[in-house]
Amino acid sequence: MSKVLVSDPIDQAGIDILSQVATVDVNTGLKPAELIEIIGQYDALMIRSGTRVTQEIIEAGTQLKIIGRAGVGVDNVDVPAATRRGIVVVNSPEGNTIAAAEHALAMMLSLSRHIPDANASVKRGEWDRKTFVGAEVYKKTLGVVGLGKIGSHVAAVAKAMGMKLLAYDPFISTERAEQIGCQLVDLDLLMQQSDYITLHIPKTPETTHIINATTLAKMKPTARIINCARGGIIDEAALAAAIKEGKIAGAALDVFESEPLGESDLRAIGKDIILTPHLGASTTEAQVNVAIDVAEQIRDVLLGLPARSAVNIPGLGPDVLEELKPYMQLAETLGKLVGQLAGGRVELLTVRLQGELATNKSQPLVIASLKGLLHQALRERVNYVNANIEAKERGIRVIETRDASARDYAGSLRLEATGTLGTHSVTGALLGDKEIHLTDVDGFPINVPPSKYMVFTLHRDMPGIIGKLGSLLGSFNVNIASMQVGRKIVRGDAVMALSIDDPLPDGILAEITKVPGIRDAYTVTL
Ligand SMILES: NC(=O)c1ccc[n+]([C@@H]2O[C@H](COP(=O)([O-])OP(=O)(O)OC[C@H]3O[C@@H](n4cnc5c(N)ncnc54)[C@H](O)[C@@H]3O)[C@@H](O)[C@H]2O)c1
Ligand SMILES: O=C(O)CC[C@@H](O)C(=O)O
Repeated sequence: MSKVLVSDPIDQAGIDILSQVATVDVNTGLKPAELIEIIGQYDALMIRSGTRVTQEIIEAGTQLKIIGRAGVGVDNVDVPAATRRGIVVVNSPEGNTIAAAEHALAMMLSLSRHIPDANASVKRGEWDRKTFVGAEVYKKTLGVVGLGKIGSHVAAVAKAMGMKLLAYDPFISTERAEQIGCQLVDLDLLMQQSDYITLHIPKTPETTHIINATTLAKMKPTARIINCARGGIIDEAALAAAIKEGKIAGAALDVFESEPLGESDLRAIGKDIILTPHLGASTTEAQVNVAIDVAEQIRDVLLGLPARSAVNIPGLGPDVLEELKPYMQLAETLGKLVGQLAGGRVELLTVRLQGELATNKSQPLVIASLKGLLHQALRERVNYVNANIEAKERGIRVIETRDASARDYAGSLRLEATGTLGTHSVTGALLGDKEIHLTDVDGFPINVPPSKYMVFTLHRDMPGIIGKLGSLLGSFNVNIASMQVGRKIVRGDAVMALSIDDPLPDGILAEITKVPGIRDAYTVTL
């Protein structure tokens, strides 16, 4: 049975799902060294934001197949290191959207009305109504930085509260922003004109300290800023200084450059700052959503099924993947075949989607072709996650082409590999939507289902050659299961495809090429 380690607190609903297929160990609060020591026994790791999955941990996780992040941000996982090792990383892109958006809105209102400090003063026995005079958000301008899932929900609710909306997001269209009721502007204008600014962007090299002393200086002295996205997007030292110097009116932060928040100037600021300990996703509903979402994906991957929200393999819905699966098997088989025909080091792979297939997404088929192509060199180490990276690291260039006019089969796939030993091509199609057939090898039409062990020859089409090859193989006790010749003209060049029952014993390939008329011979294992 598989083993799953849950290293941060997750809802029981997730544990119940994992327990259907695996032994589940819940072991939270581990130090990095402790995690490194035990991770080698586990097939899957499920985390929230508390566990930092470094390259060292990934390398120690020799059995790991999947890392599941019960939440959105995967910035606590070294995704490139996982990808190189062929480990799927999945998250829950939507499970806590509403929770995080509502936390940002709660922060905005709490900040405007000084609710945390007013509450604390009443609890201390005071009745101070002067200190806590607030401001209304109605008719004020909210600047939303990042108009994705959370930013859009915040915008929709703020609009209903009568706020005017500006948004900065270089990756969305003006039309999309207008649909949500936002005017798309550049960051400078948003900083200058907003009364409230709320951040909903991922932490990337581009967004790290995107809010700094310079951008803060553009804000109105009455404006407030809210960060429920990621620590490090705001330069905390510059923010503390801006509030203390009265350059801005206040801030509310749920996330910090370093968590848990240690020594910080932010703590010393009174009622103009609200700090919460990364609570954006901490609602009962969100925790059930993300736990189920991620546990289901871990269960599926451990059962050999695709994950629906993998961050390091093509994002295809389960229905699309289901439809493409037979073609992915075709692509992988053709990749294995063309790689072995090409031999040596392949430098260029051309993937051509033909007929009906030409309208399909090519990326999964390219990845499956590369997985097949690299199988000879990497065996089980190559998978859908790392095939692209492994190919890039080996300097294999990939060209994708489409030919919707190809009509021989409803849909077919042609792979051409060029390497240090020459160029070879293979084409295949699905018969009856499922059965893989090779339909062309090196430009010669054939129609054979691939088998585990095969021999291909390039020869001159002439009387007696098939018999001679048959006797030669027979003399070495090789049993031929099927044989077919593909030729373009009678007595011209031809290709022979033989399925054999066992691997071709060593040394026989050289004997085959000695048969008069046979120019080249290849043995492949699929
Ligand atoms: N506090 C919490 O507990 C909590 C909970 C959930 C999510 N989050 C965080 O909230 C953030 C947003 O999550 P989401 O689900 O809305 O993500 P999302 O991917 O749906 O939206 C992110 C948006 O940011 C935009 N963006 C990316 N780079 C940008 C840049 N340089 N400048 C401006 N915009 C940029 C993208 O175009 C996208 O529209 C993430 O950082 C996530 O980790 C925090
Ligand atoms: O695990 C958490 O509670 C935080 C999750 C949140 O930061 C996320 O990115 O989804």
